[in-house]
Amino acid sequence: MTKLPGYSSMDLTNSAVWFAIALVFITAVITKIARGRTVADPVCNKSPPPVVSGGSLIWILHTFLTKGMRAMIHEQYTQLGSVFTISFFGWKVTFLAGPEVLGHFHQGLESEISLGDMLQFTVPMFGKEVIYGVDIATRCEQIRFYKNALQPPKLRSHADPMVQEVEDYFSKWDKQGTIDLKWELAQLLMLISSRCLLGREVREKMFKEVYTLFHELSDNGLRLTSVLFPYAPTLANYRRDRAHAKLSEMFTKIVRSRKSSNRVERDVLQSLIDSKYKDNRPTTEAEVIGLILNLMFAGMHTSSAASTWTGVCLLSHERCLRVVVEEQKQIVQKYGDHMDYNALMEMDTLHRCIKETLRMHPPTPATFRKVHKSFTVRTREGYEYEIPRGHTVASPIHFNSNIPYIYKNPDVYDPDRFGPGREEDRVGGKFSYTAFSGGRHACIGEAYAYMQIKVIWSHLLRNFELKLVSPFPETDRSKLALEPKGKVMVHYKRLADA
Ligand code: HEM
Repeated sequence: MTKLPGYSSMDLTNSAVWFAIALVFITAVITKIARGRTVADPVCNKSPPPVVSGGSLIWILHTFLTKGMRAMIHEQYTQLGSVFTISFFGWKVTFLAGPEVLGHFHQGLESEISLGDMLQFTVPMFGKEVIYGVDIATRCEQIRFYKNALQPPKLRSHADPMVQEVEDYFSKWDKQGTIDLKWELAQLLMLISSRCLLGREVREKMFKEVYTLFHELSDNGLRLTSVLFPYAPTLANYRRDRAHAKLSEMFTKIVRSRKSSNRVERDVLQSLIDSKYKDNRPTTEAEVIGLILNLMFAGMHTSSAASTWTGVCLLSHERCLRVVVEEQKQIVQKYGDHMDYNALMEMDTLHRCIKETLRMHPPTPATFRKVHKSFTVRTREGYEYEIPRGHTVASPIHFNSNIPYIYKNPDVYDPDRFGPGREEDRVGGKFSYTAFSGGRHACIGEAYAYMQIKVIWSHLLRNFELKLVSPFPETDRSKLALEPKGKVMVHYKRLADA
């Protein structure tokens, strides 16, 4: 063997052995990584959904702008089936139409499918200490604080303050008159939430100031420029930040005053002050403030749209109105005139009317997620599609709530479809009814929302004769929560014995 200068044959043999060992080791590591990658994100072996792009986009956009999302999805669904992708300048949105294809959307792990950075624009609105400003684990704990604050035992304590606010509000109405229902209910809901969510201090001393600032925060924070460029030096961002700073200052004083005087209230603000993370760390002032503002934001526009639509639907369907008024008479016979939590829970007919209203007029027309790991969906017809990582996926709530193989005559207002013996949403399977979404991100305020709409409508139905005087409204699609367009004029007359 030829010796290389400076090396013995032993050196060479050793080097060769070490080289071989290293080679085997590196190969093993690379193979493992490659296998790991394959497991984490399998190579696509099913076809991706059909894609709409190019010239068709102009037609889609036209339908969307003139007829709304439901009509737009319906057209594509008829041509392409229940799963299809709209590709727009490289942005791919895959629509999942029908409960059969929504399982992973609602139940997938946050690491595989989540809201991603879609709501990052809310960080300067509510602060970097909460929800989309924090990591997933902290966010989950903060969502738990919300759940605790709005769960049935706590919900029970909100019934009385809600009833009081509603009674006070309508006691100021004349014997008869004509009002804009949308405006009236929006005012009333602000009063209810200031009392039940924000607390006595705001309700009694700073209601107007807080709401003016809250509107400034949300109106400016939701401008298209602020959503796209949340940190750009624009006037809207400046106003948003100024409103946030003033609200923070006001709520800091409230939180400190409660803590220093050991005063304990029964509102949601108190519940957030008292919340603790798993490691026993209490919530900070900034967290409490961010969480209460975020909650107000989640509940305000949706509740306002839902309660107005409920009125519009009831007042436009004579038979339903009669049945629901009859239910109120029976409840009064059992509980007397003062509605408490138990009485509200017994209003099944009213509950179904609200549910049917939200099926036909969901305030949130669609929900979206970002796909972090490819997944497969199987349609009702048996086609399988691989939804690639990187796609945005959408659950078109408004379309899904009107599918004729789940809801018989979907365009007919028929609250009995949710009644015993029919229960169309249950028969249709999980995720047939998603006005409040479902699975991991199901609305936390659902029970609270039903309760406040019942308190309002139970009072109106028991005390007034009401007539919708403006035509059945169109949907205002320019708003964050889909609400009736324009004024909703209602004539009221106080009942003789009210
Ligand atoms: C009729 C009224 C309401 C409707 C239709 C509604 C609808 C929804 C929907 C569809 C979502 C899910 C969004 C998604 O999946 O991306 C949601 C989430 C949420 N809602 Fe509501 N909502 C209503 C009232 C309320 C109220 C009154 C509150 C609070 C008091 C509230 C608090 C929340 C919160 C905190 C979330 C986020 C849940 C999470 O990310 O895990 N909502 N709501």
